[in-house]
Amino acid sequence: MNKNIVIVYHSGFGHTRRVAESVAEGSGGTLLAVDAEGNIPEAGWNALDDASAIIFGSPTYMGNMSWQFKKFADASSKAWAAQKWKDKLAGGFTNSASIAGDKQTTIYTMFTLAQQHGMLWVGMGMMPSNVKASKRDDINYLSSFAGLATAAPADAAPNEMSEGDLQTAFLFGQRVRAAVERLS
Ligand SMILES: Cc1cc2nc3c(=O)[nH]c(=O)nc-3n(C[C@H](O)[C@H](O)[C@H](O)COP(=O)(O)O)c2cc1C
Repeated sequence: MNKNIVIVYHSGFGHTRRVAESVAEGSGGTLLAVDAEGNIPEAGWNALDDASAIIFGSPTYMGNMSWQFKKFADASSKAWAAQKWKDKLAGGFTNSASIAGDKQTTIYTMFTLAQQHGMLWVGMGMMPSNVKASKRDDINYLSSFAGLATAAPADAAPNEMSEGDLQTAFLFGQRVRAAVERLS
């Protein structure tokens, strides 16, 4: 069985790209960027069709995935028609400025996309960091379960993102890798 993992993501300003890089590091997966026009190269579609797991990544803009990522999602209907992604593993992540910021809507939109394709969803499987002693750089400080959620303050550059969030992204990537290994 092919054990390739592809992380397909859009990032307008580089923050979600940084998260995607950590997910790729943890999973040993390949990054595939959705460009500013919402497109991926033809070879990217082949890589997705060949993957055993696809991890979706998008910033949260106005309470949902970016239009570029949605354009990619709609274009994946071609793969859906041929059931090319059925039974692949799937997971998702989003970054936004606010701690909440309606990120969950983005994650659930990715979950729905995965279910339309008949994919098997891998959630976080991590305990929350939600006690008085919790610190911003704890693992899973944003305490998301359905998918990876990270936050970068609106005035922070990509290189100022929380190390804890990036480590959480790394661990999420490792979790998807472990799931691929278990199924193969
Ligand atoms: C058009 C637009 C809409 C946004 N909407 C939200 C939002 O709904 N919730 C939120 O927390 N942040 C929102 N933000 C902030 C971005 O999510 C944040 O800057 C994020 O880090 C951008 O990721 P990127 O650098 O990968 O594009 C928005 C930013 C833009 C440009």
